Amino acid sequence: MGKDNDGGDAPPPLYTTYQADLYNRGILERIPPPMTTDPNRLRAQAKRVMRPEAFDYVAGGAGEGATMDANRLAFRQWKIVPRVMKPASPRNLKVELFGEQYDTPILCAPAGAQEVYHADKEVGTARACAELNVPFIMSTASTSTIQEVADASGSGGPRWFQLYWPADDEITASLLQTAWDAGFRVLVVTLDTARMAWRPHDLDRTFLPFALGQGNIVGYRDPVFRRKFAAWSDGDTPEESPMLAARYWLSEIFSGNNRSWEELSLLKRLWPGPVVVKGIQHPEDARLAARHGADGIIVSNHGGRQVDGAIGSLEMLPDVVAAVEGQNIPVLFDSGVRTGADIFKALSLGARAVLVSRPILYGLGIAGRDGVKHILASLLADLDGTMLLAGVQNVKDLGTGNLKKVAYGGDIKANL
Ligand SMILES: Cc1cc2nc3c(=O)[nH]c(=O)nc-3n(C[C@H](O)[C@H](O)[C@H](O)COP(=O)(O)O)c2cc1C
Ligand SMILES: O=C(O)C(=O)c1ccccc1
Repeated sequence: MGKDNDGGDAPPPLYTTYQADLYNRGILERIPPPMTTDPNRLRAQAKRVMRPEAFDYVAGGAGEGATMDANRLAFRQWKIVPRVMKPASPRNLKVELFGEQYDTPILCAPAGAQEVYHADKEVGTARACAELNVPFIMSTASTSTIQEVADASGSGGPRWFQLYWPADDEITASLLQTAWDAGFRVLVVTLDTARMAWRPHDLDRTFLPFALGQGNIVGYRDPVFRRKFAAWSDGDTPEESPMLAARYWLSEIFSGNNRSWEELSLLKRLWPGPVVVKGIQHPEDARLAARHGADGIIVSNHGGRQVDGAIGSLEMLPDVVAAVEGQNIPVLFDSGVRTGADIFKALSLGARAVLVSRPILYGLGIAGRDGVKHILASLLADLDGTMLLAGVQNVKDLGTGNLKKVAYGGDIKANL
């Protein structure tokens, strides 16, 4: 669906009719929306239906949650200045990334351990993404295998692979080979998670998915990991010694700050496609990434799950965009995206596209694959309508001319 929304015989993309569909179903058939359409209610709805530790894992941030608040406040400080009497139909949401055309400017952020949130897990999320032609970024810490996700995405679903960079180069090479062979085309390497931050919500429950064996399967299926684990453990398989294997795998992927910018060249050598760095906030790091061959940058503070007390991610977006200007390095954005207006603002401040994360995970937790589809369609419908009402026809025309920064943030819906 949605391969070609310029006309012809292709059905219109789901998001262009979603608002009317919801009204029609409600009025004519008395069918309410599958779940809430209200960003302010989504989290509460997820809390009601998800297992408490699963909900807390998704909803929680580092420390006192100050960075999560900052992420939302950063959005509230920018206001959209609508225009009227400007032709803005039909909207064009298409973006180009690394020579590929994508129907819309959103991607599904990498998120590990999705089986914890719903039995549909990554394969369900990947299917929903494929239905809307939204790229699915598969986490190294997934609870579905690389091949299962590839099969779920099918031939049409664009898929990217997120790397938690193993300390061992042979394991790294093997994982990347498997992902490339399975049709993943863009590599996202996450640099802000040398280890998990101080996360009180999980510590208080002593909840860590890996320790329960969830989020390790990508490693456990890897032939080089299996060989090395067998050598280290006197011949065990991960299935025979799950606790030991989890410890070994975790020490590989969360091995502290043991990489340098020079080593980015290793990933460039191992990966035939574009390499994108995730977790950039400081403009100097953006310049270093560019100098060392990064093909793209994701401005992110990991949704406030890593450095507590950090600046709101959106605050740094313009500085990062300026730092790599003119170098043909697309800047993507995440951390705090909850509404169509948020997407509008991030794109206006220079992001080529945005990653959506917690709303998708709440959708997954509430209604599995259908919930993810609902979230994606809702966000895109909201963006489409915001553009219409603000007088912007093409996402390429979004710029600071549509925005104004104000001194007040308004009510912060903390932890939204
Ligand atoms: C439950 C959960 C799991 C996550 N797992 C990963 C992961 O495996 N790899 C990664 O790069 N980022 C991971 N992230 C971070 C997201 O990709 C994204 O940067 C962040 O959630 C954005 O913040 P927001 O959800 O508040 O918008 C995770 C986030 C959450 C909430
Ligand atoms: O919790 C996270 O933020 C995260 O990055 C992660 C990593 C591995 C498994 C699950 C989540």
